[in-house]
Amino acid sequence: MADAEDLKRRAAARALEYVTDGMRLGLGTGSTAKHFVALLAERVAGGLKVVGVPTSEQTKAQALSLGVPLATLDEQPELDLCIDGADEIGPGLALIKGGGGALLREKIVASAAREMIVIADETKLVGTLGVFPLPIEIVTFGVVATTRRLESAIAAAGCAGELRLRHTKDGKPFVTDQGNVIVDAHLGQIADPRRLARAVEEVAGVVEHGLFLGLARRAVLAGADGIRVLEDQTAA
Ligand SMILES: O=C(CO)[C@H](O)[C@H](O)COP(=O)(O)O
Repeated sequence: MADAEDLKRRAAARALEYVTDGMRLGLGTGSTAKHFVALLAERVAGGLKVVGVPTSEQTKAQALSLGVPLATLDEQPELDLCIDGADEIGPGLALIKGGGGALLREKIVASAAREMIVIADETKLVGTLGVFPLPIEIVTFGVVATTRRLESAIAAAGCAGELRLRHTKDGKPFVTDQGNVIVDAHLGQIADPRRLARAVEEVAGVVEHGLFLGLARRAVLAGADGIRVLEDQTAA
């Protein structure tokens, strides 16, 4: 039976079929996106011409080490395709992202792309979002006050749960590539993702959240029985 890494690699390999010569690509972050970048590098070594815009310092380092040509988003503000992983994939290809802490750059890069394809093993597909804690990136000024305001806003949006500041393994607050911190909202379920997104966005101090709504057009999901491609034509 295929293990999880093998499934992620298969999803990444299938998504590579959407990549054509000359494309400007958003390169996601995380273990599934890492497989995609490694496979893309093989194609680049074979002559494929693309330019990638990485969504994190981690992905940038990997792509550079493998010889994938890179640009900044300022150099390439319009992208053809963004390929990234997700923590949960819900109805309408609504996503929770940010488990790897890169949600802010991931959302900016995905928004700059004409199309986003999400790649994952099929365990990421859920009926209702929210078992995976929702990452919310906030500025370092006033973390306690912002977290309290977030708790109230989240409750008013019909969700309940605990908010926890994310820490690294050595006990320090996790700091994002943009110098912010992340609060993970352990909600269990998110009945109305749009309502929650609006409520979170209204809190001062919030930079971005991990709900990606209306962004992904396709999900390439790998499971024991093969690959499934889900499509949502309403995505931007
Ligand atoms: O949003 C992300 C990083 O911020 C990742 O795409 C998400 O956490 C999925 O990661 P993985 O492919 O390792 O399961």
